[in-house]
Amino acid sequence: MEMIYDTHEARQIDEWAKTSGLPLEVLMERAGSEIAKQIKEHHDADERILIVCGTGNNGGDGYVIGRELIRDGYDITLHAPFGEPKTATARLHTRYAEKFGLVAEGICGQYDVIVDAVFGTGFDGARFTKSVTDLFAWVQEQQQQGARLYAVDIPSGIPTDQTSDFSGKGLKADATFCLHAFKRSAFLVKTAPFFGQLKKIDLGLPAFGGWSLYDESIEPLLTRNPYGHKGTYGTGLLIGGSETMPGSIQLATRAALRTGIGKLQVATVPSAQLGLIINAPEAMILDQTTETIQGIVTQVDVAGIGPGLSSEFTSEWIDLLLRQDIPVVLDASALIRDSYPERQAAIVVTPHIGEFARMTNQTVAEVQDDLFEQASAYAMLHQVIVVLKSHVILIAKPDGGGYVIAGASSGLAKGGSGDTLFGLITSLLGQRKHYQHLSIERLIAMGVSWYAQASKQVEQRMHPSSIVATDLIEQLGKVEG
Ligand SMILES: NC(=O)C1=CN([C@@H]2O[C@H](COP(=O)(O)OP(=O)(O)OC[C@H]3O[C@@H](n4cnc5c(N)ncnc54)[C@H](O)[C@@H]3O)[C@@H](O)[C@H]2O)[C@@H](O)CC1
Ligand SMILES: Nc1ncnc2c1ncn2[C@@H]1O[C@H](COP(=O)(O)OP(=O)(O)O)[C@@H](O)[C@H]1O
Ligand SMILES: [K+]
Repeated sequence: MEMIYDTHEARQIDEWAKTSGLPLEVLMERAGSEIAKQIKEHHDADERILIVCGTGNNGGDGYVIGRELIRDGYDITLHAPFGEPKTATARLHTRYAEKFGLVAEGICGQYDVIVDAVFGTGFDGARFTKSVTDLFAWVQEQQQQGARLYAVDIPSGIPTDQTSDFSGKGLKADATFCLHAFKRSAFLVKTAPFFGQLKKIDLGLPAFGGWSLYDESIEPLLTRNPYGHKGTYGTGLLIGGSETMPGSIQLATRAALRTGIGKLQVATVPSAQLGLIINAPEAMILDQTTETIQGIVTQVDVAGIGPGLSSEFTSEWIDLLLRQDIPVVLDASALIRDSYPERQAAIVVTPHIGEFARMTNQTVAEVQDDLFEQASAYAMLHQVIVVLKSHVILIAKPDGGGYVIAGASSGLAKGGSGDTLFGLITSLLGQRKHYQHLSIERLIAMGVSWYAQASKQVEQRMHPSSIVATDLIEQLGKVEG
């Protein structure tokens, strides 16, 4: 799993390496030479390569890249528009690079490749001087003429942690070589487009920090016990649907069934019941009344409530579910609590960013600007698991860390996908006995991965505009680990 850092964590790992005996010069050497190796794999020695270096350690990385390329006979121009690096580590590499003939020069003509080593995680967005703006404009002109742009660690001008003060100005890379860990802004909606392709550069440091990009195989989810019976895979209860919104509970039900639950009880209104009889005959149908829910809730392994629900009793039913010792998933109309009881079994909330903004009294933009911190803060404060749905999905753990699932199809950005994910997550949590080797958060992360992979596979035969939740549900069973 690949880590995702904020500025503080990036500094902490540098500090850790230093106090553990590995100086920053060594990390810089490794960063620069690994990036040079990757550039050599894609570009020939006769291409004109420009490396633009800033005055911090990001600039120092640039000197190492240039030195490695010059050593292999590449045609390198190194430009240092703000003067020589000022940090001791970067200066050491500047001096060493000079021995190979690499010195700062002026820029002239058109370049094939530009390496952006101007600013990294130390960029100060408040200091947007004319010289920075002019430099960015010049690089953009070069890109329009066909230059490829590679960013070192983070594209210059892009904030690392959150985007509330982001001016919108920054270099837009074709690819970014992320040092040791990805940075948060690579997954935020305003800044993600500046990164281009993300390439992780291994600096030989240990994994550390709270957030990671979830990219594990989903194989453990696709195992089935050949000697199992329906009891092995748990019983789930879904509560949702109303006369005006009968569709969402059907999607949730079908997704839950396609995700392996042994038995499924669905409490819904008469008009939705009719649809379920036709589209999900495997589910058991209950009336959506307090008495029925009271009667069944002690017999199930998981309960999920919310999609399409419109009832004056919603809050009462949530209380009823939360009093049981089973995981409870709250979605859509059931995202109405501002506090949760202390309990052993997990509470999972699955808001999209709009719902989350409402839950936290903020605007959608405020949530998007600081997605990681927002999700973490809620999970820690309320001791719940937050599945925050946006162009990426964050799973925030009550301990402050979490997982990010990226790369799902934009075809998911439609009504119905969230209902599908709700059904899938509830179904998996109902099968805890079967999946007891996985922590609950990993189980959810793997489930979200399953959903994202299915969406990507549907995209291979269908344009995202045409993908509907039903296609996704049908695809679930065709995904391979
Ligand atoms: N463990 C890691 O992650 C490693 C990180 N390294 C590099 O170190 C970088 C961080 O280095 P630094 O903290 O030195 O920071 P940077 O190199 O990102 O930038 C700081 C420098 O830029 C100047 N600056 C900042 N904002 C400016 C603005 N708006 N206008 C003009 N000048 C501005 C500052 O005065 C300072 O000199 C990372 O991004 C990465 O490239 C590597 O060298 C090796 C290992
Ligand atoms: N641009 C996008 N790329 C990939 N996935 C997206 C994008 N926009 C939204 N999604 C996903 O689509 C789903 C929408 O969920 P939600 O808004 O709850 O839908 P519903 O209307 O079914 O409740 C979420 O899983 C979200 O992560
Ligand atoms: K950079």
